[in-house]
Amino acid sequence: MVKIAPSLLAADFTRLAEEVLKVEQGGADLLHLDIMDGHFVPNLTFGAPVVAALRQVSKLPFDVHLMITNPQDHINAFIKAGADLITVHAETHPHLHRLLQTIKDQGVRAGIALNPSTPLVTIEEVLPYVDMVLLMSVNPGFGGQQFISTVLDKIRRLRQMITERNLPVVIEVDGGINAETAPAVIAAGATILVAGSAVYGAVDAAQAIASLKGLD
Ligand SMILES: O=C(CO)[C@H](O)[C@H](O)COP(=O)(O)O
Ligand SMILES: [Fe+2]
Repeated sequence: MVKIAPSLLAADFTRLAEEVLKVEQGGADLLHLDIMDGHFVPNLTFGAPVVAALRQVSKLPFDVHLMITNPQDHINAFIKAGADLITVHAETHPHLHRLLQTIKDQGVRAGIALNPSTPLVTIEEVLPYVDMVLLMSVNPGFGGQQFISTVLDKIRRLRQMITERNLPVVIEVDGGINAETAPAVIAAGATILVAGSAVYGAVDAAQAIASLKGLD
């Protein structure tokens, strides 16, 4: 069964706690938290204090997507804030193995993310050390963008790499996921779908989550 991770980026920022509880009660499996630094991506969002505050109100696993340069300087703050899964971008660090180990040594699951234009070969050597690969299906930085359909083939190739090597790695896809794009993403081999606007932009978040899971 596919898991849905609503992205808080599309929530009403004046009512964050309520917005988290809305998706938690609506059947979300994880909460996706987009951390942007205005450097790796051309936008700024929020940091560890906001994650720590939301940790007080939610039991959902926190899926922290770090879109920041120098992720090594901030990992501990997000672990302390209550992250269950921390994903770093392969494009941000020359020593990915060390970075992933820093996360895992502290008992937190580690993910690695790739921009749409970054080839899968970049992560071939670290695949045994990750719990999740996040394939971006938009250029990171903003919600509400259009799904880049060539990522479907990338998902299929990644699924094949994981299967051939018999690794316990899950595939998450992030960007432009909605009821129209989700079925092809699932068919290609993704098991976690991030959805910002499709969930928070819907009149009924629970119904939107069910629809992404193909349950409606
Ligand atoms: O990482 C992200 C952007 O960089 C977001 O998670 C993503 O864009 C979700 O928003 P939407 O579902 O509206 O595309
Ligand atoms: Fe994200």
